[in-house]
Amino acid sequence: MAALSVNVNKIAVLRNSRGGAEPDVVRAARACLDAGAQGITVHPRPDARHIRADDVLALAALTREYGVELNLEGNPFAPPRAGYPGFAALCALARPAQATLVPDGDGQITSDHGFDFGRDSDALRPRIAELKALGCRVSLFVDAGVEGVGRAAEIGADRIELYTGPYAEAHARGDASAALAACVATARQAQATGLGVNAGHDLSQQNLGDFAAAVPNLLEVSIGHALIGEALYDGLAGTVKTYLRILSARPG
Ligand SMILES: CC(=O)[C@@H](O)[C@H](O)COP(=O)(O)O
Ligand SMILES: NCC(=O)COP(=O)(O)O
Repeated sequence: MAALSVNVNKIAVLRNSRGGAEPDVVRAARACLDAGAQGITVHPRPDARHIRADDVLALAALTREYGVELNLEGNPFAPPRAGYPGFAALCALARPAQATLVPDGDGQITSDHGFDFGRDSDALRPRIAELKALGCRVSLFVDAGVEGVGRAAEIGADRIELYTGPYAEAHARGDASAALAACVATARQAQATGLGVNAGHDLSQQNLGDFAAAVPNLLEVSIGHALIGEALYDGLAGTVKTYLRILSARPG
């Protein structure tokens, strides 16, 4: 069975919208781990729009307490700025079990593509070595169908993470077979060179089962956006009832 690493970025989106401490990212992560999730993922953005450096350190302590993995995602080429020390510096402070490198630009609303090995390999090699020297397993975010995925192994990576956004979109349209076949083919090519295979982006209760059934030896899925949204639906009715109980116990 693939491990589930819950991405808690969206808890921080909600917290930051009011500027206070609630909802509490660490409490939410603890609830995920208490429910059996095998890891926690965060993708702190240099603009600190959700997860901040202090959250990363708190989640590193939590995952150590539970004996599970922290998967830290980020662009190794993004320069440091106020509140964001840079990806390698953050890894040096937090020592995540896994560092997932993602080639996101600052302006992106979310991750939407993987590395291009023809263009990025030489620049990635020393960044990967630096992270491995810190004790991190290194995974590279890739598009299904990427040319030369075996280059990831040659430059020192341990795993790839398949970008599943296009698969999720195709699944929602009801025609996922080509997108799924591309994921399977890239997973097999990666595995043939000794790489492990993770996956993530827009995976959900609707599309995860088909994906996990088709992709061989899938090691980990990281899921955030859909899971946190679904948790709202699953939890809203009970929460409204709790408020009504409070009000009915104190009739005005
Ligand atoms: C790499 C990846 O697919 C996820 O980390 C995704 O980018 C989540 O980031 P946001 O929560 O900022 O959209
Ligand atoms: N690596 C993917 C991830 O962490 C979560 O992506 P999403 O489920 O928020 O789209």
